Amino acid sequence: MSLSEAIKTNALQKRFGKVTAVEELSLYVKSGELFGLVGSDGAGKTTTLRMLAGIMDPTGGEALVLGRNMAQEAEEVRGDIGYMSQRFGLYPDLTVLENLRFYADIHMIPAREQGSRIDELLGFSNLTPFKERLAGKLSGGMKQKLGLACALVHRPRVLFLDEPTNGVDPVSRRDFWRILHGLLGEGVTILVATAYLDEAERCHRVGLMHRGRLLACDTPKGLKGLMKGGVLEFTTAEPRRAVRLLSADFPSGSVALFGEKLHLYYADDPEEARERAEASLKKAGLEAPRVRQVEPSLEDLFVSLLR
Ligand SMILES: Nc1ncnc2c1ncn2[C@@H]1O[C@H](COP(=O)(O)OP(=O)(O)OP(=O)(O)O)[C@@H](O)[C@H]1O
Repeated sequence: MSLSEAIKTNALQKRFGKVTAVEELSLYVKSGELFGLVGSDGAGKTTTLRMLAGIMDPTGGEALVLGRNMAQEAEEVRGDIGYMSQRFGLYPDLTVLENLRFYADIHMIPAREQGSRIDELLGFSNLTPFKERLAGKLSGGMKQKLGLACALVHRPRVLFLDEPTNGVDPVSRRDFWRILHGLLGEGVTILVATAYLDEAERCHRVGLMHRGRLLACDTPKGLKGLMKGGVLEFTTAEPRRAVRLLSADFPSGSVALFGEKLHLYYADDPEEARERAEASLKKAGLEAPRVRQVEPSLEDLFVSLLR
């Protein structure tokens, strides 16, 4: 493992009886990098993070953090790792400040250092005005920021975040990502699991996971370059009906709904795809759609890879 690789997995595997949660997973995260592990529910992200954080042993392969094999040497690097799990343990009947002090005590931060560290964490997470509020009375976005602040109390060099913005409103999500980018300035290496592909776009590199395996891994730009053909976006008055109609005429997985817009993935000839789609909609009596060629997003790539 090169020193510049803060995190590395080699053919990592986890089986629970007959269920394979993670299979042949090999990836690396460079020191100071923000890496997104993306996949839908059940893809194996949480299991991967647990093995990397040293709280679950693999059934095969290895998980290395700062050069240490987490199945055998987790204690050597425990103090360098921050881990925010999906149900991060905040105490709802303690205040924001008390939660931070609690985690500072667990990590044995000396009392004389706690004050300044906690002030710093309250400051960058914008929680200073709420420090006396009970954690249970915080908004969803604030709870997640407090969870992050608690995971950072001991100044970890490597941070694992498991779907930290799940169910959080878009403004708070943006705020949370602003904080993550700020941490990069301090040299922290971050591996974040997320089901949101727009968040993955903010990462330096992204691994797309599906059914325990890594389908692809690259920069967001590099990943989009993997897409064969391109994307036509259709705006119609009846998008759901249009999807049903086109799904019958085009290969499986070529059509997807993005909000109220329909995306059609073509392999080589956009004009042919467009004409065929328009004819099919017209035949069913749908008014003519507005069609434009769009740059593929990571979501487009993911949908088309799963095809
Ligand atoms: N302790 C366990 N015992 C049995 N099966 C498990 C266990 N933990 C996870 N699994 C299974 O392993 C697979 C991967 O789960 P995992 O939680 O790692 O996925 P995920 O990508 O994090 O999804 P989610 O966002 O839903 O947590 C799933 O099929 C899950 O049911």
